[in-house]
Amino acid sequence: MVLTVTRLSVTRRRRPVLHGVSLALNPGEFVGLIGPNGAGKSSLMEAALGLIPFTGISTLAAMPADRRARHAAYLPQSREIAWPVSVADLVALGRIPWPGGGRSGIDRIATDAAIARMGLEPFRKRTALRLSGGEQNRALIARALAQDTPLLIADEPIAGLDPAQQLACLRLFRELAGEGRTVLASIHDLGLAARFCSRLVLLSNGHVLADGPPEAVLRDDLLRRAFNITVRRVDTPDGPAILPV
Ligand SMILES: Nc1ncnc2c1ncn2[C@@H]1O[C@H](COP(=O)(O)OP(=O)(O)OP(=O)(O)O)[C@@H](O)[C@H]1O
Repeated sequence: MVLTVTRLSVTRRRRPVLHGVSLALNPGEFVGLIGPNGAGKSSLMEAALGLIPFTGISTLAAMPADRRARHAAYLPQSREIAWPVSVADLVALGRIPWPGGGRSGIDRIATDAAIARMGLEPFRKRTALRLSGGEQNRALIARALAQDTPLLIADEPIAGLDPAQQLACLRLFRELAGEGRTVLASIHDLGLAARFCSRLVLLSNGHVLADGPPEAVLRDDLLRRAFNITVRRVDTPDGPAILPV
């Protein structure tokens, strides 16, 4: 298992927001975490990473910090870039957990590969703060790729990306899973989640309502219960389009 969380519970401001969630992620899975606003998706990811207090067990949070940083990369929901560093330096920060700390030959190769994979070569020298929001997002994904971890945890990675970039990002995550890595990403677009993820976990009010292949999770009754929506499905050659109505 790449990550196992067992009976994970989180309380925020004295309000329980996650209630005993258990989940095991395998190598090669692209798991989409879906659920309404406030369902607890970010809280689950943050607790699994050991970034916020929780009760229960997370195999990741239990690791010493240096091992954890070589096991899981994290793309947080707030895409803050704190300093005016170049894109190349920002991406190289992903190498800090590794022995060269960003300066070895291997670090440079990994950094260059991540920059190329995210199509950021034209921006290498540009101050990351002077990129558009979507470009900054891609630079932060590149930093996570440079970290070269078996697990990538991404909180709403396609938020704010244009349609082509959304597809590119999800294709990349599917490729990473194809290479044997594991990706856990929260996604609001149910159609894209259905098309690209190998498994979906539906969270509602801090509980796992469904966990399995997309077609088993995106059932009408479950979507009505979780989101209070009815959906219309259109099968396309690229997979289902799911339209909330
Ligand atoms: N820093 C915080 N302090 C207090 N309460 C918080 C904090 N962050 C989130 N919460 C609360 O915890 C609950 C779960 O929030 P969380 O961000 O995990 O949901 P989410 O499913 O990721 O939502 P979204 O889709 O809107 O990003 C919400 O009720 C939210 O108000």
